[in-house]
Amino acid sequence: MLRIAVQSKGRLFEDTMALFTEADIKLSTSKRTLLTQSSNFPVEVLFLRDDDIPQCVANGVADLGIVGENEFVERAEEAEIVHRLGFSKCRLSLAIHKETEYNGLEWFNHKKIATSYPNILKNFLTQQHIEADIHVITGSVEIAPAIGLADAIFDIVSSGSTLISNNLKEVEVVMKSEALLIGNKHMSDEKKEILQELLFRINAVKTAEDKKYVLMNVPTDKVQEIVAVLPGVKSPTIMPLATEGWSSIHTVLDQKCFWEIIGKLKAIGAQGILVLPIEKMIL
Ligand SMILES: Nc1ncnc2c1ncn2[C@@H]1O[C@H](COP(=O)(O)OP(=O)(O)OP(=O)(O)O)[C@@H](O)[C@H]1O
Ligand SMILES: O=P(O)(O)OC[C@H]1O[C@H](OP(=O)(O)OP(=O)(O)O)[C@H](O)[C@@H]1O
Ligand SMILES: [Mg+2]
Repeated sequence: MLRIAVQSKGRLFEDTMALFTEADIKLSTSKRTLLTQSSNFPVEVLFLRDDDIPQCVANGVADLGIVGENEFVERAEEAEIVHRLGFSKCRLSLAIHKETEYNGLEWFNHKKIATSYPNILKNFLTQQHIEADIHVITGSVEIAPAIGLADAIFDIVSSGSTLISNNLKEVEVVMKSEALLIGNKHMSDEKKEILQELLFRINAVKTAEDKKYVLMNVPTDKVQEIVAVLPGVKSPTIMPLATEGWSSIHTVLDQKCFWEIIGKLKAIGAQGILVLPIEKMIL
């Protein structure tokens, strides 16, 4: 049985649980239990504060953990990155009052910076040869300059709206972050085998995420022209329709080039185009 440490509440919780559901790993989270076993896959989930996840994985209390890269780098615990999960994307940035003139990193010399990520900030400032005073606070970092606690902040930014509502502007992006699946470095072979099965499922879900299954009817004499614009996984499926002179084409399209290709298909003469979500995809 693999034990996975997951944030008990907060931003990572929802996306992590959605990932388990999509991978068909059933978990009961109805009661506020701290440890819950899956009924159909050999894993159990340990619910923790995200700050404690890297350490739990490093010391083997959990075999795996799902945590933000920012938290993982900050804690510098001995665990390894098994997979980048691509959700909870954000960045760690330096920000100052919106009306303050900024002319480069030098500005931070001898300033006071409030943050919940002192280690990442300390390393960055040392690398850049900046000497600043780091003031650690665990939350509501963006309010620090307004209440006179610091001259600047170093915190998580995503849309930037928290900065704006606190009259701050982002001046340096120090690191990008996303959710990571991290693992203990000394997992047994049996556990590694379960991990492979888990990764197989995660990959099937992730591969399908930005793909669509597309069906359309086309005049049979246009099939070759249509096939030429389709970048499917392999070659598309082509079947005759009951109506003479018409065929049905089935293929998989990338979300990214979807609208562009649909436009071309319509121009060539495709009709009745159906677009369906794909739940899982095994290449
Ligand atoms: N606005 C955001 N957009 C995208 N990802 C975010 C955002 N804020 C945080 N994250 C990511 O989600 C992780 C968890 O964030 P969350 O706010 O739930 O935790 P937290 O602030 O550490 O919780 P707590 O306040 O209980 O300590 C962060 O470490 C970061 O990786
Ligand atoms: O750039 P934005 O989209 O505004 O996101 C950034 C904010 O999101 C996070 O806070 P969260 O909303 O999780 O609240 P918290 O401070 O209670 O953790 C983070 O600590 C920032 O304050
Ligand atoms: Mg937060």
